[in-house]
Amino acid sequence: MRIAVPNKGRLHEPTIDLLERAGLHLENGADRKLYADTVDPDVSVLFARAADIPEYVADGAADLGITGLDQVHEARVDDVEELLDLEFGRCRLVLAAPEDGDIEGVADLAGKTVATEFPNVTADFFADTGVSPDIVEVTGATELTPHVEMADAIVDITSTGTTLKMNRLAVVDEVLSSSVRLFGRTDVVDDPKVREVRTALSSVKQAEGKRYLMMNVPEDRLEAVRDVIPGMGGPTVMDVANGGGKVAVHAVVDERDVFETITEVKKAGASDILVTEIERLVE
Ligand SMILES: Nc1ncnc2c1ncn2[C@@H]1O[C@H](COP(=O)(O)OP(=O)(O)OP(=O)(O)O)[C@@H](O)[C@H]1O
Ligand SMILES: O=P(O)(O)OC[C@H]1O[C@H](OP(=O)(O)OP(=O)(O)O)[C@H](O)[C@@H]1O
Ligand SMILES: [Mg+2]
Repeated sequence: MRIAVPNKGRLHEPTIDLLERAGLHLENGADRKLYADTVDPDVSVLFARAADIPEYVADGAADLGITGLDQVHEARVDDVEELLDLEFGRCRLVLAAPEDGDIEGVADLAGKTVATEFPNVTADFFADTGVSPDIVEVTGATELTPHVEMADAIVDITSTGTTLKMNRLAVVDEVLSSSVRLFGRTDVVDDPKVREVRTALSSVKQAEGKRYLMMNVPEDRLEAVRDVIPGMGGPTVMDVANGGGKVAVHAVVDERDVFETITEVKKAGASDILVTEIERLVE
């Protein structure tokens, strides 16, 4: 089973990092190579440009792909299915025009020109509006085109908004909200290995923002402690060898609740409280 992942650009590192955290450690040095093996002899990795990954999956060069939803839409591939939102590479594809110009809505683009690296997504967007401007494909620096009279507006990626602002462009409309997805060819999505990979990646996402709390609690304070522990399916309670009337209580808690929970369980009688990170969480 082969997974296509971005070979460079901003999605490369977080994707490799996610695979590693999911236990799919890459072997035999990934640098400048097209393929890498993983610790799982049945799983290999193919490095490709973020924009080419959907096509690689659809064509069968890889079974699974990891890339932005914007790229999946742009590639217009059939027979691929989204398996997981990996929640990084968050950005928006927006229609933007010069701040001080007269384009204030989609209707103002009738008979005008729109420059973009995403001609298919842009065409699909306008098809739904009944307005059909000329679409000019560029391969970068899209934000420049309205200032050199190549285009009246652009469809481009924005996240912090800095690039648009720097180029005196304002958002006219949102075209697509994107983040990185795991997707697979429809004919392999039920394959046990594919499910295994999906579960491994999902377990990393599940663990993000969660902490593992361990503490000792006098048996007669157990109910009071139980009452103040929020989160997943209640705490696990274990006997402590020679515990002198104490039990060990373990619980998974949202990171943002940890501070308050520690205060509360201490008040309720807990001691020896440990907080650790969780690598993976398989539900
Ligand atoms: N500013 C951004 N913030 C968040 N995500 C982004 C941003 N720019 C791009 N992305 C996401 O990353 C994907 C790939 O973009 P990136 O710029 O890394 O690749 P590239 O343009 O192919 O590479 P390069 O810019 O190095 O040639 C995009 O399709 C989008 O999903
Ligand atoms: O809203 P912002 O945070 O400013 O991000 C938006 C910019 O990020 C991307 O460019 P990138 O840095 O990938 O450069 P590229 O054009 O070379 O791909 C995108 O094409 C925008 O230009
Ligand atoms: Mg880029």
